[in-house]
Amino acid sequence: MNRDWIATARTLAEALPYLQRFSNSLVVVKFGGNAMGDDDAMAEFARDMVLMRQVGVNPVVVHGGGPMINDMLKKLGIVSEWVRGKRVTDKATVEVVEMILSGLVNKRIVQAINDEGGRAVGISGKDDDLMVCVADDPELGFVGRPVEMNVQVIRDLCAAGIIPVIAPVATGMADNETFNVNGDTAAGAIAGALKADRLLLLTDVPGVKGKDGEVLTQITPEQVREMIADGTIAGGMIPKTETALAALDQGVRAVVILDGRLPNASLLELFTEHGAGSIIRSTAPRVTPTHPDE
Ligand SMILES: Nc1ncnc2c1ncn2[C@@H]1O[C@H](COP(=O)(O)OP(=O)(O)O)[C@@H](O)[C@H]1O
Ligand SMILES: CC(=O)N[C@@H](CCC(=O)OP(=O)(O)O)C(=O)O
Repeated sequence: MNRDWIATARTLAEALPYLQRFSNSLVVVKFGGNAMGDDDAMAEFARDMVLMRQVGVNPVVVHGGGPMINDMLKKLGIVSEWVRGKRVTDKATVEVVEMILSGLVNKRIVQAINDEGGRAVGISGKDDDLMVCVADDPELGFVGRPVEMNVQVIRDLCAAGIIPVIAPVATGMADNETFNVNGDTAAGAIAGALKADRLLLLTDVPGVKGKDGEVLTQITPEQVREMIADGTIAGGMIPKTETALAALDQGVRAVVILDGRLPNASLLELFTEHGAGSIIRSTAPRVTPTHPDE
């Protein structure tokens, strides 16, 4: 018999403890614009989500789309500035952000999941008032900081066997306000409100790198704070790791920062002994082990 098939069967058998561990769990997956890649990579991501759902995990997808927003702004001749990893967003920009995230990117992911035999429904933070925001910082314009989360709609979709796909665009406290929310911030707020078992942040680096450029497989919140303070964590990794810490504070069990360009990145993390990327969790002992090496 072809040895590959034997290996495939063994891989499935070895996944049993992980499948059992994550059965009925809720996993929020942040799919960053840089991790999205071409149609084949998108189809592969979609297959991973459908497989997770098939084995009893409830995946909740929160996506970004920064590069796609950049492309459209460029076509329209609108120039963006960035402050501490967030896009300064004026009225014209927030309209483009909503069109690209809630329209183009959201529906591309929904379509990809449906094409793989799953059931996906795309919403934004506006739907059912999922994510209500205030202005994050006057300097940033219409950039939102989530202050009120109404996650029942996500629970309802999951209970119906549907994979929610969420664009990080939100409503404000006043009528007709629209806010652009950083994708990582939105994913963290949603995972926190759901007290998710895992928050996976799929990006375009293999994980959080230490001083010598090595990928750190396990990090504590204390280490993250030290690495931000001494500049080892910089740029876009700052909002990402700060989001991770906030999500842990709200009761998310562990946050993993991993390379979304890696084939089957989410499956590798959840269902194999190897895991993937950098896992951030507190050092406090847990009652029930939830990670391969716990
Ligand atoms: N210590 C670090 N480890 C890994 N990446 C880091 C670190 N410090 C800064 N970075 C930068 O953070 C980037 C990831 O953030 P970002 O580009 O915002 O991701 P995304 O677009 O997927 O949300 C990496 O590409 C890398 O350049
Ligand atoms: C406030 C802010 O910066 N919003 C982001 C929203 C999209 C995003 O976060 O996309 P990635 O995950 O692909 O980076 C933006 O305008 O680009």
